Amino acid sequence: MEHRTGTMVVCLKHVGITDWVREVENVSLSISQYGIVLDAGSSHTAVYIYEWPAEKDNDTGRVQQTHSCKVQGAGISSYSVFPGQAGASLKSCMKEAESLIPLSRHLETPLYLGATAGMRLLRMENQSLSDQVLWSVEEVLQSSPFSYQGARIITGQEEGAFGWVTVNYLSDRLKQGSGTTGALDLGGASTQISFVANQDVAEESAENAVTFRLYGNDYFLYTHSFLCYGKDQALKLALAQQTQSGDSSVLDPCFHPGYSVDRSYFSVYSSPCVMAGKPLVSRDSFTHVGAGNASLCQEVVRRIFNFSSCSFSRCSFNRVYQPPLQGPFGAFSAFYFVMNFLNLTSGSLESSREKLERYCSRPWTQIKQQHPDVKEKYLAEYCFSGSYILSLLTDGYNFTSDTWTDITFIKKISGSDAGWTLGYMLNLTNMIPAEAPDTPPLPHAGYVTLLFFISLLLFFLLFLCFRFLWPHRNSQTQMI
Ligand SMILES: Nc1ccn([C@@H]2O[C@H](COP(=O)(O)OP(=O)(O)OP(=O)(O)O)[C@@H](O)[C@H]2O)c(=O)n1
Ligand SMILES: [Ca+2]
Repeated sequence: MEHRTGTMVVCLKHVGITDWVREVENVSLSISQYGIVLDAGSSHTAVYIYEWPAEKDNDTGRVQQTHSCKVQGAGISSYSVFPGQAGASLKSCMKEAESLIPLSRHLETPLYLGATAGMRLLRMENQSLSDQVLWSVEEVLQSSPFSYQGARIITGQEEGAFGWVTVNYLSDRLKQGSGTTGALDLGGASTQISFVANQDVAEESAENAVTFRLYGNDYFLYTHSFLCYGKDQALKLALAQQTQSGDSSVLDPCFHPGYSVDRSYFSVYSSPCVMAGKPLVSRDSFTHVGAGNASLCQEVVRRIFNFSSCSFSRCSFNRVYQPPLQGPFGAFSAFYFVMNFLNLTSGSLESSREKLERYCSRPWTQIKQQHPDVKEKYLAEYCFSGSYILSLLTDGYNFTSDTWTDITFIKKISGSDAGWTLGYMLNLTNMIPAEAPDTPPLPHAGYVTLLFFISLLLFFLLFLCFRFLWPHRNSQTQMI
Protein backbone atom coordinates (compact mmCIF):
# COMPACT_ATOMS: atom_id res chain seq x y z
CA MET A 1 0.00 0.00 0.00
CA GLU A 2 2.77 2.36 0.97
CA HIS A 3 4.57 1.47 -2.19
CA ARG A 4 1.46 2.05 -4.29
CA THR A 5 0.88 5.37 -2.59
CA GLY A 6 4.46 6.26 -3.24
CA THR A 7 4.07 5.44 -6.95
CA MET A 8 0.98 7.58 -7.09
CA VAL A 9 2.92 10.48 -5.64
CA VAL A 10 5.63 9.97 -8.24
CA CYS A 11 2.96 9.67 -10.88
CA LEU A 12 1.26 12.77 -9.64
CA LYS A 13 4.57 14.60 -9.69
CA HIS A 14 5.04 13.49 -13.26
CA VAL A 15 1.66 14.64 -14.56
CA GLY A 16 1.36 17.79 -12.56
CA ILE A 17 4.45 19.48 -11.28
CA THR A 18 6.96 18.27 -13.85
CA ASP A 19 4.71 19.34 -16.67
CA TRP A 20 4.32 22.63 -14.99
CA VAL A 21 8.03 23.02 -14.70
CA ARG A 22 8.29 22.14 -18.38
CA GLU A 23 5.65 24.76 -19.19
CA VAL A 24 7.61 27.40 -17.34
CA GLU A 25 10.77 26.26 -19.10
CA ASN A 26 9.00 26.44 -22.44
CA VAL A 27 7.86 29.98 -21.80
CA SER A 28 11.33 31.13 -20.84
CA LEU A 29 12.89 29.14 -23.69
CA SER A 30 10.35 30.30 -26.25
CA ILE A 31 12.91 32.24 -28.21
CA SER A 32 11.77 34.13 -31.24
CA GLN A 33 12.32 33.36 -34.87
CA TYR A 34 13.25 36.09 -37.32
CA GLY A 35 12.96 36.90 -41.00
CA ILE A 36 14.41 39.80 -43.01
CA VAL A 37 12.98 41.31 -46.19
CA LEU A 38 14.60 44.12 -48.17
CA ASP A 39 12.15 46.25 -50.11
CA ALA A 40 14.23 47.64 -52.96
CA GLY A 41 11.82 50.33 -54.15
CA SER A 42 12.31 52.86 -56.92
CA SER A 43 12.92 55.75 -54.54
CA HIS A 44 14.64 53.96 -51.64
CA THR A 45 15.42 50.60 -50.04
CA ALA A 46 14.10 49.59 -46.62
CA VAL A 47 15.15 46.60 -44.51
CA TYR A 48 12.36 45.03 -42.43
CA ILE A 49 12.94 42.61 -39.57
CA TYR A 50 10.04 40.34 -38.64
CA GLU A 51 9.79 38.30 -35.47
CA TRP A 52 7.49 35.53 -34.25
CA PRO A 53 7.45 33.02 -31.37
CA ALA A 54 9.46 29.87 -32.10
CA GLU A 55 6.72 27.41 -31.14
CA LYS A 56 6.06 24.13 -32.86
CA ASP A 57 2.79 25.49 -34.07
CA ASN A 58 3.93 28.41 -36.19
CA ASP A 59 0.43 29.41 -36.82
CA THR A 60 -0.26 30.49 -33.27
CA GLY A 61 2.46 33.14 -33.37
CA ARG A 62 1.56 36.36 -35.03
CA VAL A 63 4.42 37.65 -37.15
CA GLN A 64 5.31 41.22 -36.32
CA GLN A 65 7.66 43.81 -37.71
CA THR A 66 10.08 44.64 -34.92
CA HIS A 67 12.46 46.93 -36.78
CA SER A 68 12.92 48.80 -40.04
CA CYS A 69 16.00 50.52 -41.43
CA LYS A 70 15.95 53.02 -44.27
CA VAL A 71 18.97 52.62 -46.53
CA GLN A 72 20.82 55.91 -47.09
CA GLY A 73 20.47 57.38 -50.56
CA ALA A 74 18.24 56.52 -53.51
CA GLY A 75 16.89 53.16 -54.66
CA ILE A 76 19.17 50.46 -56.10
CA SER A 77 18.06 51.21 -59.69
CA SER A 78 19.76 54.62 -59.38
CA TYR A 79 23.14 52.80 -59.24
CA SER A 80 22.92 51.94 -62.92
CA VAL A 81 25.94 54.17 -63.62
CA PHE A 82 28.07 52.32 -61.03
CA PRO A 83 26.17 49.05 -60.56
CA GLY A 84 28.91 47.62 -58.33
CA GLN A 85 28.12 50.18 -55.63
CA ALA A 86 24.49 49.16 -55.17
CA GLY A 87 25.40 46.39 -52.71
CA ALA A 88 27.61 48.61 -50.56
CA SER A 89 24.66 50.93 -49.92
CA LEU A 90 22.92 48.14 -47.98
CA LYS A 91 25.79 47.40 -45.61
CA SER A 92 24.94 49.66 -42.69
CA CYS A 93 21.32 48.48 -42.42
CA MET A 94 22.52 44.86 -42.67
CA LYS A 95 25.00 45.47 -39.81
CA GLU A 96 22.13 46.88 -37.79
CA ALA A 97 20.12 43.71 -38.45
CA GLU A 98 23.10 41.60 -37.29
CA SER A 99 23.23 43.46 -34.01
CA LEU A 100 19.48 43.25 -33.41
CA ILE A 101 18.92 39.57 -34.15
CA PRO A 102 20.43 37.22 -31.52
CA LEU A 103 23.61 35.54 -32.77
CA SER A 104 22.19 32.07 -32.14
CA ARG A 105 19.40 32.80 -34.63
CA HIS A 106 21.43 34.27 -37.50
CA LEU A 107 21.91 31.03 -39.45
CA GLU A 108 18.23 30.20 -39.51
CA THR A 109 16.96 33.69 -40.30
CA PRO A 110 15.73 33.77 -43.91
CA LEU A 111 16.78 36.85 -45.87
CA TYR A 112 15.02 38.01 -49.04
CA LEU A 113 15.33 41.00 -51.35
CA GLY A 114 12.52 42.00 -53.67
CA ALA A 115 12.98 44.85 -56.13
CA THR A 116 10.00 46.69 -57.57
CA ALA A 117 9.19 49.20 -60.29
CA GLY A 118 12.51 51.10 -60.41
CA MET A 119 14.31 47.87 -61.32
CA ARG A 120 11.51 46.84 -63.71
CA LEU A 121 12.12 50.09 -65.58
CA LEU A 122 15.91 49.66 -65.54
CA ARG A 123 15.50 46.10 -66.88
CA MET A 124 13.33 47.48 -69.70
CA GLU A 125 16.01 50.03 -70.54
CA ASN A 126 19.05 47.83 -70.12
CA GLN A 127 18.84 44.23 -68.92
CA SER A 128 22.57 43.91 -68.45
CA LEU A 129 22.75 46.90 -66.08
CA SER A 130 19.82 45.62 -64.05
CA ASP A 131 21.55 42.21 -63.77
CA GLN A 132 24.74 43.89 -62.58
CA VAL A 133 22.86 45.82 -59.90
CA LEU A 134 21.23 42.58 -58.71
CA TRP A 135 24.59 40.75 -58.64
CA SER A 136 26.06 43.56 -56.57
CA VAL A 137 23.33 43.38 -53.91
CA GLU A 138 23.45 39.58 -54.04
CA GLU A 139 27.16 39.59 -53.20
CA VAL A 140 26.62 41.68 -50.07
CA LEU A 141 23.60 39.71 -48.89
CA GLN A 142 25.32 36.37 -49.50
CA SER A 143 28.19 37.43 -47.28
CA SER A 144 25.83 38.22 -44.40
CA PRO A 145 25.44 35.61 -41.64
CA PHE A 146 21.75 35.10 -42.43
CA SER A 147 20.15 32.41 -44.55
CA TYR A 148 20.10 34.24 -47.88
CA GLN A 149 17.19 33.13 -50.05
CA GLY A 150 17.62 35.28 -53.15
CA ALA A 151 17.27 38.75 -54.67
CA ARG A 152 14.88 39.24 -57.57
CA ILE A 153 12.63 41.70 -59.31
CA ILE A 154 9.14 40.76 -58.18
CA THR A 155 6.23 41.06 -60.60
CA GLY A 156 3.62 43.80 -60.30
CA GLN A 157 1.08 41.06 -59.66
CA GLU A 158 3.08 39.75 -56.67
CA GLU A 159 3.54 43.29 -55.38
CA GLY A 160 -0.21 43.89 -55.45
CA ALA A 161 -1.28 40.49 -54.14
CA PHE A 162 1.22 40.36 -51.25
CA GLY A 163 0.27 43.90 -50.23
CA TRP A 164 -3.27 42.58 -49.94
CA VAL A 165 -2.09 39.55 -47.88
CA THR A 166 -0.14 41.85 -45.52
CA VAL A 167 -3.04 44.17 -44.86
CA ASN A 168 -5.50 41.35 -44.25
CA TYR A 169 -3.06 39.26 -42.17
CA LEU A 170 -2.25 42.21 -39.92
CA SER A 171 -5.89 43.14 -39.42
CA ASP A 172 -6.59 39.48 -38.56
CA ARG A 173 -9.18 39.09 -41.29
CA LEU A 174 -7.80 35.91 -42.85
CA LYS A 175 -8.24 33.53 -39.91
CA GLN A 176 -11.67 34.83 -39.18
CA GLY A 177 -12.69 34.20 -42.79
CA SER A 178 -14.74 37.39 -42.53
CA GLY A 179 -14.76 40.22 -45.07
CA THR A 180 -11.43 41.43 -46.40
CA THR A 181 -9.89 44.83 -47.12
CA GLY A 182 -8.68 45.89 -50.55
CA ALA A 183 -5.14 47.26 -50.85
CA LEU A 184 -4.00 50.44 -52.61
CA ASP A 185 -0.25 50.99 -52.83
CA LEU A 186 1.34 54.08 -54.37
CA GLY A 187 5.08 53.97 -54.92
CA GLY A 188 7.45 56.22 -56.80
CA ALA A 189 7.32 54.29 -60.09
CA SER A 190 4.23 52.07 -59.93
CA THR A 191 0.89 51.81 -58.18
CA GLN A 192 -1.12 48.70 -57.28
CA ILE A 193 -4.80 48.01 -56.67
CA SER A 194 -6.00 44.65 -55.26
CA PHE A 195 -9.36 43.55 -53.88
CA VAL A 196 -11.55 40.50 -53.60
CA ALA A 197 -13.84 40.31 -56.61
CA ASN A 198 -15.94 37.51 -57.97
CA GLN A 199 -14.62 34.60 -59.93
CA ASP A 200 -15.33 35.99 -63.42
CA VAL A 201 -12.16 38.13 -63.16
CA ALA A 202 -10.21 35.08 -64.34
CA GLU A 203 -12.56 34.61 -67.31
CA GLU A 204 -12.44 38.22 -68.39
CA SER A 205 -8.77 38.99 -67.73
CA ALA A 206 -6.63 36.11 -66.44
CA GLU A 207 -3.59 38.32 -65.86
CA ASN A 208 -5.53 40.29 -63.24
CA ALA A 209 -6.66 37.23 -61.29
CA VAL A 210 -4.91 35.73 -58.27
CA THR A 211 -6.33 32.93 -56.16
CA PHE A 212 -5.29 32.17 -52.60
CA ARG A 213 -6.38 29.42 -50.25
CA LEU A 214 -5.61 30.62 -46.74
CA TYR A 215 -6.77 29.08 -43.43
CA GLY A 216 -9.34 27.02 -45.33
CA ASN A 217 -10.87 29.94 -47.25
CA ASP A 218 -10.63 30.60 -50.99
CA TYR A 219 -10.00 34.18 -52.08
CA PHE A 220 -10.44 35.38 -55.66
CA LEU A 221 -8.45 38.52 -56.03
CA TYR A 222 -8.41 41.20 -58.69
CA THR A 223 -5.00 42.85 -58.84
CA HIS A 224 -3.24 45.24 -61.18
CA SER A 225 0.04 47.10 -61.06
CA PHE A 226 0.35 50.22 -63.24
CA LEU A 227 3.99 50.64 -64.14
CA CYS A 228 4.84 54.35 -64.64
CA TYR A 229 1.93 55.49 -62.45
CA GLY A 230 3.87 55.80 -59.21
CA LYS A 231 3.97 59.43 -58.18
CA ASP A 232 7.50 60.26 -59.44
CA GLN A 233 6.88 58.78 -62.88
CA ALA A 234 3.40 60.34 -63.00
CA LEU A 235 5.04 63.73 -62.44
CA LYS A 236 7.36 63.08 -65.40
CA LEU A 237 4.34 62.12 -67.53
CA ALA A 238 2.57 65.34 -66.52
CA LEU A 239 5.65 67.46 -67.20
CA ALA A 240 6.20 65.81 -70.57
CA GLN A 241 2.59 66.71 -71.48
CA GLN A 242 3.27 70.32 -70.57
CA THR A 243 6.64 70.72 -72.26
CA GLN A 244 5.70 69.36 -75.69
CA SER A 245 5.79 72.83 -77.22
CA GLY A 246 9.47 73.11 -76.24
CA ASP A 247 8.98 76.58 -74.70
CA SER A 248 11.62 78.02 -72.43
CA SER A 249 9.22 78.08 -69.48
CA VAL A 250 6.17 76.13 -68.34
CA LEU A 251 3.43 77.55 -66.13
CA ASP A 252 2.38 74.53 -64.09
CA PRO A 253 -0.90 74.63 -62.04
CA CYS A 254 0.40 71.70 -59.94
CA PHE A 255 3.12 73.80 -58.25
CA HIS A 256 2.75 76.75 -55.88
CA PRO A 257 2.68 80.37 -57.11
CA GLY A 258 6.18 81.80 -56.79
CA TYR A 259 7.84 78.40 -57.38
CA SER A 260 10.42 78.61 -60.14
CA VAL A 261 13.11 76.05 -60.91
CA ASP A 262 15.24 75.29 -63.96
CA ARG A 263 14.89 71.70 -65.10
CA SER A 264 16.69 69.80 -67.82
CA TYR A 265 14.63 68.24 -70.58
CA PHE A 266 16.73 65.13 -70.03
CA SER A 267 15.47 64.73 -66.43
CA VAL A 268 11.89 64.59 -67.73
CA TYR A 269 12.34 62.59 -70.91
CA SER A 270 14.99 60.05 -69.89
CA SER A 271 12.45 57.63 -68.38
CA PRO A 272 11.10 54.72 -70.45
CA CYS A 273 7.68 55.76 -69.10
CA VAL A 274 7.67 58.95 -71.11
CA MET A 275 6.50 57.85 -74.51
CA ALA A 276 6.21 61.30 -76.02
CA GLY A 277 9.50 62.30 -77.60
CA LYS A 278 11.63 65.13 -76.30
CA PRO A 279 10.65 68.29 -78.23
CA LEU A 280 13.03 69.18 -81.02
CA VAL A 281 14.56 72.31 -79.56
CA SER A 282 18.14 73.30 -79.15
CA ARG A 283 17.80 74.34 -75.50
CA ASP A 284 18.58 71.77 -72.78
CA SER A 285 16.40 73.14 -70.02
CA PHE A 286 13.18 74.98 -69.24
CA THR A 287 11.98 77.02 -66.29
CA HIS A 288 9.33 75.24 -64.30
CA VAL A 289 7.04 77.94 -62.89
CA GLY A 290 4.19 77.29 -60.42
CA ALA A 291 0.64 78.65 -60.95
CA GLY A 292 -1.05 77.00 -57.92
CA ASN A 293 -4.45 75.85 -59.16
CA ALA A 294 -5.60 72.38 -58.06
CA SER A 295 -8.60 72.07 -60.39
CA LEU A 296 -6.49 73.00 -63.42
CA CYS A 297 -3.86 70.60 -62.10
CA GLN A 298 -6.41 67.80 -62.06
CA GLU A 299 -7.11 68.52 -65.74
CA VAL A 300 -3.40 68.24 -66.50
CA VAL A 301 -3.18 65.02 -64.52
CA ARG A 302 -6.24 63.52 -66.22
CA ARG A 303 -4.40 63.76 -69.53
CA ILE A 304 -1.77 61.23 -68.44
CA PHE A 305 -4.47 58.53 -68.32
CA ASN A 306 -5.91 56.97 -71.44
CA PHE A 307 -9.69 56.53 -71.16
CA SER A 308 -10.33 56.20 -74.87
CA SER A 309 -11.10 52.53 -75.34
CA CYS A 310 -11.79 49.40 -73.37
CA SER A 311 -12.10 45.89 -74.77
CA PHE A 312 -13.52 44.48 -71.52
CA SER A 313 -16.89 44.95 -69.86
CA ARG A 314 -15.31 47.80 -67.86
CA CYS A 315 -11.89 49.39 -67.42
CA SER A 316 -10.03 51.66 -65.05
CA PHE A 317 -7.64 53.33 -67.53
CA ASN A 318 -5.07 52.45 -70.20
CA ARG A 319 -7.35 49.62 -71.40
CA VAL A 320 -6.94 47.74 -68.16
CA TYR A 321 -9.85 45.65 -66.93
CA GLN A 322 -11.27 46.50 -63.51
CA PRO A 323 -14.33 44.85 -61.96
CA PRO A 324 -16.67 46.94 -59.75
CA LEU A 325 -14.87 48.18 -56.63
CA GLN A 326 -15.51 46.21 -53.46
CA GLY A 327 -14.45 48.07 -50.32
CA PRO A 328 -13.27 48.74 -47.71
CA PHE A 329 -9.77 49.70 -48.84
CA GLY A 330 -6.51 50.44 -47.05
CA ALA A 331 -4.34 52.96 -48.95
CA PHE A 332 -0.67 53.01 -47.94
CA SER A 333 2.89 54.13 -48.86
CA ALA A 334 2.75 57.42 -50.78
CA PHE A 335 -1.07 57.46 -50.55
CA TYR A 336 -0.51 57.84 -46.82
CA PHE A 337 2.61 60.10 -46.87
CA VAL A 338 0.92 62.63 -49.12
CA MET A 339 -2.62 62.58 -47.72
CA ASN A 340 -1.28 62.68 -44.16
CA PHE A 341 0.91 65.69 -44.93
CA LEU A 342 -2.04 67.48 -46.56
CA ASN A 343 -4.36 66.57 -43.67
CA LEU A 344 -6.69 64.76 -46.04
CA THR A 345 -6.84 61.35 -44.38
CA SER A 346 -10.42 61.93 -43.25
CA GLY A 347 -13.42 63.82 -44.57
CA SER A 348 -15.45 63.76 -47.75
CA LEU A 349 -14.09 63.84 -51.29
CA GLU A 350 -15.55 67.35 -51.75
CA SER A 351 -13.88 68.71 -48.62
CA SER A 352 -10.57 67.13 -49.72
CA ARG A 353 -10.85 68.88 -53.09
CA GLU A 354 -11.56 72.22 -51.40
CA LYS A 355 -8.67 71.87 -48.94
CA LEU A 356 -6.29 70.93 -51.74
CA GLU A 357 -7.47 73.92 -53.81
CA ARG A 358 -6.59 76.23 -50.92
CA TYR A 359 -3.27 74.48 -50.29
CA CYS A 360 -2.09 74.65 -53.90
CA SER A 361 -2.93 78.35 -54.21
CA ARG A 362 -0.67 79.29 -51.28
CA PRO A 363 2.63 81.03 -52.17
CA TRP A 364 5.73 78.83 -52.26
CA THR A 365 7.67 81.10 -49.87
CA GLN A 366 4.92 80.75 -47.27
CA ILE A 367 4.87 76.94 -47.64
CA LYS A 368 8.64 76.76 -47.18
CA GLN A 369 8.51 78.99 -44.11
CA GLN A 370 5.81 76.89 -42.55
CA HIS A 371 7.64 73.58 -43.09
CA PRO A 372 11.36 74.24 -42.64
CA ASP A 373 11.98 70.58 -41.66
CA VAL A 374 10.40 68.94 -44.69
CA LYS A 375 12.68 67.95 -47.57
CA GLU A 376 12.25 70.63 -50.26
CA LYS A 377 11.74 68.10 -53.05
CA TYR A 378 8.83 66.48 -51.17
CA LEU A 379 7.42 69.85 -50.17
CA ALA A 380 7.41 71.26 -53.68
CA GLU A 381 5.55 68.22 -54.99
CA TYR A 382 2.73 67.76 -52.44
CA CYS A 383 0.28 69.91 -54.45
CA PHE A 384 0.94 67.79 -57.54
CA SER A 385 0.92 64.55 -55.53
CA GLY A 386 -2.40 65.39 -53.81
CA SER A 387 -4.00 66.27 -57.15
CA TYR A 388 -2.60 63.11 -58.71
CA ILE A 389 -3.96 60.93 -55.88
CA LEU A 390 -7.45 62.45 -56.15
CA SER A 391 -7.42 61.98 -59.91
CA LEU A 392 -6.01 58.42 -59.79
CA LEU A 393 -8.61 57.33 -57.25
CA THR A 394 -11.62 59.01 -58.88
CA ASP A 395 -10.94 59.34 -62.63
CA GLY A 396 -8.66 56.29 -62.68
CA TYR A 397 -10.15 53.72 -60.30
CA ASN A 398 -13.69 55.15 -60.28
CA PHE A 399 -14.09 55.95 -56.59
CA THR A 400 -17.01 58.37 -56.13
CA SER A 401 -18.13 60.74 -53.35
CA ASP A 402 -20.11 57.80 -51.95
CA THR A 403 -17.28 55.27 -51.99
CA TRP A 404 -14.54 57.75 -50.99
CA THR A 405 -15.10 57.01 -47.29
CA ASP A 406 -14.42 53.30 -47.96
CA ILE A 407 -10.75 54.30 -48.19
CA THR A 408 -8.64 54.44 -45.04
CA PHE A 409 -5.21 55.99 -45.39
CA ILE A 410 -2.84 53.89 -43.30
CA LYS A 411 0.87 53.65 -42.59
CA LYS A 412 1.02 50.81 -40.10
CA ILE A 413 -1.31 48.13 -38.79
CA SER A 414 -0.58 46.92 -35.23
CA GLY A 415 2.95 48.27 -35.44
CA SER A 416 3.88 46.71 -38.80
CA ASP A 417 4.16 48.73 -42.02
CA ALA A 418 1.54 48.11 -44.66
CA GLY A 419 3.32 46.96 -47.85
CA TRP A 420 4.09 43.83 -49.85
CA THR A 421 7.12 42.61 -47.82
CA LEU A 422 5.36 40.81 -44.96
CA GLY A 423 2.95 38.98 -47.29
CA TYR A 424 5.92 38.00 -49.48
CA MET A 425 7.77 36.47 -46.52
CA LEU A 426 4.68 34.74 -45.11
CA ASN A 427 4.18 33.13 -48.50
CA LEU A 428 7.78 32.04 -49.04
CA THR A 429 8.12 30.58 -45.56
CA ASN A 430 4.73 28.82 -45.87
CA MET A 431 3.62 30.54 -42.72
CA ILE A 432 -0.04 30.78 -43.68
CA PRO A 433 -1.49 27.27 -44.01
CA ALA A 434 -3.95 26.55 -46.81
CA GLU A 435 -6.25 24.72 -44.42
CA ALA A 436 -7.57 25.96 -41.11
CA PRO A 437 -5.47 24.50 -38.30
CA ASP A 438 -7.31 22.18 -35.86
CA THR A 439 -8.33 24.59 -33.19
CA PRO A 440 -7.83 23.08 -29.71
CA PRO A 441 -11.01 23.10 -27.62
CA LEU A 442 -9.16 25.18 -25.02
CA PRO A 443 -6.60 27.94 -25.43
CA HIS A 444 -3.07 27.26 -24.17
CA ALA A 445 -3.65 29.06 -20.87
CA GLY A 446 -6.79 26.96 -20.39
CA TYR A 447 -4.74 23.73 -20.38
CA VAL A 448 -2.34 25.10 -17.80
CA THR A 449 -5.22 26.08 -15.50
CA LEU A 450 -6.88 22.68 -16.00
CA LEU A 451 -3.64 20.89 -15.10
CA PHE A 452 -3.33 22.99 -12.00
CA PHE A 453 -6.80 22.05 -10.76
CA ILE A 454 -6.37 18.33 -11.58
CA SER A 455 -3.09 18.33 -9.62
CA LEU A 456 -4.82 20.03 -6.71
CA LEU A 457 -7.62 17.47 -6.76
CA LEU A 458 -5.15 14.56 -6.79
CA PHE A 459 -3.24 16.03 -3.86
CA PHE A 460 -6.50 16.33 -1.98
CA LEU A 461 -7.43 12.70 -2.76
CA LEU A 462 -4.03 11.51 -1.61
CA PHE A 463 -4.34 13.48 1.53
CA LEU A 464 -7.68 11.76 2.22
CA CYS A 465 -6.10 8.33 1.49
CA PHE A 466 -3.34 8.94 4.02
CA ARG A 467 -5.68 10.26 6.57
CA PHE A 468 -8.17 7.36 6.53
CA LEU A 469 -5.96 4.41 5.55
CA TRP A 470 -3.04 5.02 7.93
CA PRO A 471 -4.85 4.54 11.32
CA HIS A 472 -6.69 1.50 9.86
CA ARG A 473 -3.34 -0.27 9.05
CA ASN A 474 -2.05 0.54 12.53
CA SER A 475 -5.06 -1.05 14.16
CA GLN A 476 -4.59 -4.22 11.99
CA THR A 477 -0.99 -4.54 13.21
CA GLN A 478 -2.12 -4.19 16.76
CA MET A 479 -4.64 -7.02 16.28
CA ILE A 480 -1.89 -9.40 14.97
N1 LIG B 1 7.58 61.20 -46.25
C1 LIG B 1 7.58 60.88 -47.54
C2 LIG B 1 8.26 59.70 -47.95
C3 LIG B 1 8.24 59.40 -49.31
N2 LIG B 1 7.61 60.22 -50.18
C4 LIG B 1 7.55 59.90 -51.60
O1 LIG B 1 6.64 58.84 -51.77
C5 LIG B 1 6.93 58.17 -52.98
C6 LIG B 1 6.77 56.70 -52.84
O2 LIG B 1 7.55 56.23 -51.84
P1 LIG B 1 7.65 54.67 -51.63
O3 LIG B 1 6.31 54.09 -51.40
O4 LIG B 1 8.70 54.42 -50.65
O5 LIG B 1 8.08 54.22 -53.13
P2 LIG B 1 9.07 53.08 -53.60
O6 LIG B 1 8.73 51.84 -52.85
O7 LIG B 1 10.47 53.54 -53.51
O8 LIG B 1 8.69 52.94 -55.15
P3 LIG B 1 8.05 51.72 -55.97
O9 LIG B 1 7.12 51.02 -55.03
O10 LIG B 1 7.35 52.34 -57.12
O11 LIG B 1 9.20 50.87 -56.39
C7 LIG B 1 8.30 58.62 -53.43
O12 LIG B 1 8.07 59.47 -54.51
C8 LIG B 1 8.84 59.38 -52.25
O13 LIG B 1 9.61 60.45 -52.68
C9 LIG B 1 6.93 61.35 -49.74
O14 LIG B 1 6.35 62.08 -50.55
N3 LIG B 1 6.95 61.68 -48.42
CA1 LIG C 1 6.98 50.36 -52.92
